[in-house]
Formats: sequence, C-alpha cells, structure tokens
Amino acid sequence: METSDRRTEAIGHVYRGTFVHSTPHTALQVLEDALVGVDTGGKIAFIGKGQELNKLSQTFGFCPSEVTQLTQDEFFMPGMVDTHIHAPQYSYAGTALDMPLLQWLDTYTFPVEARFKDLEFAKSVYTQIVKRTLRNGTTTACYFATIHTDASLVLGQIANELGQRALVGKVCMDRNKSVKHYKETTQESQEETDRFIAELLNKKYPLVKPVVTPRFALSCTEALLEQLGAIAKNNNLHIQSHISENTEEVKLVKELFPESESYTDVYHKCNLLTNKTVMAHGCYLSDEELDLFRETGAALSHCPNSNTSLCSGTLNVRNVLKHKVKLGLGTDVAGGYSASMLDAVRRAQDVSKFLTIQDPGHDTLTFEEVFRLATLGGSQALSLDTQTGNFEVGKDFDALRVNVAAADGPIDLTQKVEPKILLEKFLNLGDDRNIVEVFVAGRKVVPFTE
Ligand SMILES: Nc1nc2[nH]cnc2c(=O)[nH]1
Ligand SMILES: [Zn+2]
Repeated sequence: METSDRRTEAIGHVYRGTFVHSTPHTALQVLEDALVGVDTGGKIAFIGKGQELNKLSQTFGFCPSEVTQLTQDEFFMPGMVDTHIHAPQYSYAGTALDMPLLQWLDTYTFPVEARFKDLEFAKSVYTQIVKRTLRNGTTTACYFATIHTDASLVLGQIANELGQRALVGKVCMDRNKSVKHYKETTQESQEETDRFIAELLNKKYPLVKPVVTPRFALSCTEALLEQLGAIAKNNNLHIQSHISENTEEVKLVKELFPESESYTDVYHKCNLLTNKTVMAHGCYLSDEELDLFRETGAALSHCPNSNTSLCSGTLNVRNVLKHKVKLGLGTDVAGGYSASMLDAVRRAQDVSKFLTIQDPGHDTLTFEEVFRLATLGGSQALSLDTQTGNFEVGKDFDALRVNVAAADGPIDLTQKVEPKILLEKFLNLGDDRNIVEVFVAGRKVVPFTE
C-alpha cells in the first residue's frame, strides 16, 4: 500500500478496478483490482489493493459502500498530455495540408491567426478546442495562441473554466514578410508578453499558467529572442517554440543567424533552453544538438501527424531517447490535422515503423513506450511530472475512465482479454466514445455539466 504522509484533506472518492500507467522504469505497469483514493483537493491519497478495502477505509475514513467499482471492460489511465497545439489553428484543422511549412504559414496560418484580434471569434474557437481536446482525453495541453494578448487571456480563462490543465502562450513575432499586419514591433512584443504574464498570473488559476512563446527563430529578431529569454528567467517561466522542423527552415535559420553554431545554439545563446523549455519537432537536430538539449534539460515535442502532413520530416524517437532528452507527443493542430492524442499515439507508431521499413536494424517503438510518451513523457517534457503524468500518491488525479466495450463505441470485444490487451485495443482502435469520464485534479470535467 502506498499512502501519503500529509493526510490533511478528507477522501473525496475511491475507485476500484484496473489502473494502467507508466513509471520512469516501466513503460506499462498494470495494477489489477487496485483501490485508489482521491482527496477533496484532487490529489491521490492512497493506492492499495482491493483486498485491503477494510483496512484502508478505516485508515482514511471512507465508507466501503461508496467505492466506485469499474467493470471488467474498464480501466483508468493517466490523462494524456498534448505538449504542442495551436488553439487558433483549430479553425481550419483538417484542411490546407497541400504545402510545406513556410508556404503553409504564409498562405493559411498567418491570415487565420490575424483574425483572433476579434475576441468573440477567439472565444468561440477556443471553447471548441478546449472542449474537443478534453473529450479526447487531453487533460494537459501546452497551447500556442496568437500575438493578441487579450485573446490569449481568453484562452486561459476558458481552459480554467472547463477544467483543463494548460500552459498558454501569447505568440511573439517581430518579423513577418508575408502578412505585414500580423506582427509586432520588438518593443510591443516584449511589453505585451509582460502584460500577458502579469494578467494571467494575477487570475490565480490553479491549473493554467503562462508560457513564454517566441514563434520560432525565423519570426523573431535576436533582440526579441534575448528579451524573451530574460523574461522567462526573471519570472521562472516555461518556454515553448519550434525547432528544426523542415529543411528549408533550417537553411534559412543558418543564413539569418550566421554567428550561431546550430539552430539549437540560436536559442541557447538567448537563454531559451532551460529545464522548463519544450521545443516542437526537432526532426533535423544533430547528435551534438541533442546533447545540448540534455545538458540544459530542454525537452522535445514529437508531432508525427504534422511532420507527415506538411511533409516536414521524420523524428527518430529512438535516437532522442538514446540521448536522454525529455520527450512528449504533440498534435500540433493544424499542421497536424487531428486534435486527438490517440491519433498522435498511432502516428508515432507509424513513423517508428516506417523507420524500421527503411532500416530493419531500427528498434521500433513498442505501444507501451508510445503510451508512456503520451502520458508520463509529456508531463516530464513540460516539467509538470511532480503534479501529473501517472498514478502516484501526492500527484493530482488526472485520469481517463476508459470503457473498451462502450455501447455504440468502435470496439467489439469478442472474448475476455487481459488489461494490457484492453489498453492496446483502446490505443489503436478507440475514440472519445470509449473515454467515458475525464478527471483533472480530481474534478470530473467530461461529460460536460452544461
Ligand atoms: N507546425 C508549425 N510550425 C511552425 N513554425 C512556426 N510556426 C509554426 C506553426 O504554426 N506550426
Ligand atoms: Zn507548432
């Protein structure tokens, strides 16, 4: 039995049944007939075994008849962590995938993002994306918004109201040749970032925090990158951006920052690589650059749907893991067309298998490893693993109640199967119909109450 020393909060709920999760040492740990107690503050108070019910009920002062029992087709898994998603781009998700990155940004992305100056439009799209991702089992999301401070604050407010754990970034860009009205001056970008951080922190949302967000090296002057590095350092904040996604981008960064040794060095010189940094993509990083990620504690977000949809590249996850760089999965909506982390799980497996087709010596990722990337790996990449990512006493209860045989769902169970197979089926065949309840910090956020 694992219990907490700090039993200050009363027990709010107790669940009994199968729990699956990852630990740093085990990609998949299955706890059968487990008893998990969640306190009224939303934290996991104890993890025990079914047969310990009487003892646990006395120790923690709950009534055995109030325990919620899962069926044999159900399990709890940790909520999924989307380490990279563009909330405004949800408005055109599933379309506009016919160009490579830089042309795609100029043609589709910048004109759409410019519309988020309109707070009503922002509110409507942001409500849709937060609801959609919650329903799909994303309990934590690391969002890019747009350059508009007030609209970015609206995203934070919506995540807070709907109960999603979120990092929210007001996008910074003081360079944009193609859509001239969609950029800031260096000073505006810095001042508005300060205002965004101050106003968001001032709201004291328990689960929503600001993240310093230079769009990527090509959208920012060195002066802006330096200022943003200083802002993050002075306020001990998270940082997110993009790196080494597409070959044309990598070439242009080299030309624009000739004194830097590498793309990674551009960010490193500006103090943008810290243990609270997450960089999306990294398809073309050298081994030396990956070493720099490990040394600084910066993380990568693997966005396989986007990398394929924009024909950007393939990330060799095995090589990233070999370099001990923290790694999570991202949907990268709308370069990635799906807002579901289950899609990211499947695409990550596909990319790994394509690498094996190309090189039979490649060590294909297992489904258990990809499951870990979608949960614990993501929480580590966002440096939120003391709060979420798996089931440990003292962490917040961020969890999905999955029913693999949900009525009208996409999966037929033809025989009784062990929990590991239930998880595998859900990851490969399941969808939101199987995610019957979603909890963030103990609060049931799906089904929606209104
Ligand atoms: N995929 C993706 N890459 C980027 N690089 C800079 N901006 C973006 C963006 O919006 N999406
Ligand atoms: Zn992105």
